[in-house]
Amino acid sequence: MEVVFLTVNHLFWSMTTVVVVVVVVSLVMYVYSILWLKPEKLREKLRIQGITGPPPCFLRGNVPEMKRIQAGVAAASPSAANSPHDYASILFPYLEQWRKQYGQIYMYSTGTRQHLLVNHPDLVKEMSLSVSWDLGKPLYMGKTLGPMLGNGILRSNGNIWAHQRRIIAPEFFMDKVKGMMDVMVDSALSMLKKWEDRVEMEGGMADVKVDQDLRNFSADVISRTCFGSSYLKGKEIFSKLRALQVTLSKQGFLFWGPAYRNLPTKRNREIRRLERQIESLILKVIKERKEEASLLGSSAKKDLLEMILEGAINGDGHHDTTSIPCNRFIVDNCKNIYFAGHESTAVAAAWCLMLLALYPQWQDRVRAEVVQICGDHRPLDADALQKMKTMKMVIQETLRLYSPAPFLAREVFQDTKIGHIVVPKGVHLWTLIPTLHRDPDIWGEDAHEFKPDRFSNGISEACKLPQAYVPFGVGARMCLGRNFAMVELMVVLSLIISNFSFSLSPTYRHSPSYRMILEPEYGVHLLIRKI
Ligand code: HEM
Repeated sequence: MEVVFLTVNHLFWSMTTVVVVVVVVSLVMYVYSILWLKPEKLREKLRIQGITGPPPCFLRGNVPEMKRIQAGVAAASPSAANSPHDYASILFPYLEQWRKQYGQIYMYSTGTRQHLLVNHPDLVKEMSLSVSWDLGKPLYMGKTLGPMLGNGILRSNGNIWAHQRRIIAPEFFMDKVKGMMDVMVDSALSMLKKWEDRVEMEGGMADVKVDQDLRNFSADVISRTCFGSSYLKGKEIFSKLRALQVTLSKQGFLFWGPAYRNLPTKRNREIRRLERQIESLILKVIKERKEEASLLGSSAKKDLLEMILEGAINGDGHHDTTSIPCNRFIVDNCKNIYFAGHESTAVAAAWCLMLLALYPQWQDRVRAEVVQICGDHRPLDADALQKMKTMKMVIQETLRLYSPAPFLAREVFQDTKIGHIVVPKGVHLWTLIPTLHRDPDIWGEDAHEFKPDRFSNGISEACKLPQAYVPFGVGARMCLGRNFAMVELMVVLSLIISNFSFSLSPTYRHSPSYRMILEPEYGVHLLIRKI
């Protein structure tokens, strides 16, 4: 009897041990497959097409090397860059180093994620012109940037994105934008009044940090033109969005993000708090709008907010609106437009002013042009803007050297052919715009210099391959606010330049920094005088 019991007992433990071993081995195999075999399979598919890149290590891919290269640059002097305008080799030095080593197309890895850097202009064009939904915005970034952008137009994909684009894009067609010019002029004049007062108070010349004023101006323009509101009314939304943008940028979102997004760390709690506050502020705007609409009936405002509200409720037959709760759809898209519609334009205006201060001969040329076109109290209207060729060249050159959005990013959802490369599902595609915009083979030996003249005969004459100029992206996901942004920039710059002369303040520190967009880390400080 005792022998039988011992045998059964032994059998039980043997079987348990086998089961435990099988479970542990399967788990290890599964983890190994996710962490190494799967990305390695993607790499192999690229390798056999002749694509190379830095060798990744287990678990963290090329992240340790990226951090090592970045630390090396941080320790070196800023003059290590090719020119004052060459920020890519300081902000993303690993991408630049690998480009020199492996060419214009190479792969690298950030742990389980496999990336392909595509900086060949023809391939960039093919990638961006693809209308297939097999290419979309990277999903993992959607998660990290979720508190800021949710599933709004900037980050969504497929049917939902198409529905959002159909609703939002027509609001920024040129005809509509022309009708918004009066608001732009009015908002700019309020900012100018503030500067005039300061110049007067400070004895004829003021040291002004222009960034926040430009942000307030562009926030006012987007609020009034798209949301029937004003900067002052939406002030809290903008300041909280800005706080969220800075906090998310600190923790990283581009190639690696926080490992513990859902843990209640101090920063995560702050992010959640800001997200909730922004949501309730936007819902308040919407509630007020609905109340206003019920009072006014058919004479209610027909602006972008109204289109988003209708789009959330009605759908359009292409998109199942029941799949995203109505308020989510509205809040996410409002957040996207508030952010996209004011940050990049304000930053572009700040870079323009910095460059015009640095190159006074261009400041004089633009001023002479504006005075000639708008002198004798002629109106600043669409016709006047059309004639401002020098101003347009300066803006184009600024967007070449300081593109507020330095990356184009896509994720491949199904194996896709781009040019001669079959890119396997799961790979993330990246284009580093500053590199493309400074390639001497495309732009000439003076590619690093500020020379607006290169655009005197248009983009196609400015460079060998016009598809290499992509400050607003290209293809189906091209910036839908580009007309709006160009008009807004021309309006605000022409009013500034015809009222003030300015130079760089000694307090200005040139330090481009990446916080979801490329911005001057310490702001742009100008010494401003009234003309
Ligand atoms: C100088 C100012 C601006 C620059 C440099 C800029 C640049 C860009 C870039 C590079 C993209 C991504 C394109 C791609 O992935 O291929 C984009 C997308 C977008 N931009 Fe802009 N933008 C500017 C101003 C604006 C303004 C004023 C608005 C107005 C609301 C706006 C709304 C959007 C939207 C909604 C998208 C997403 C389009 C989509 O995915 O379908 N942008 N922008």
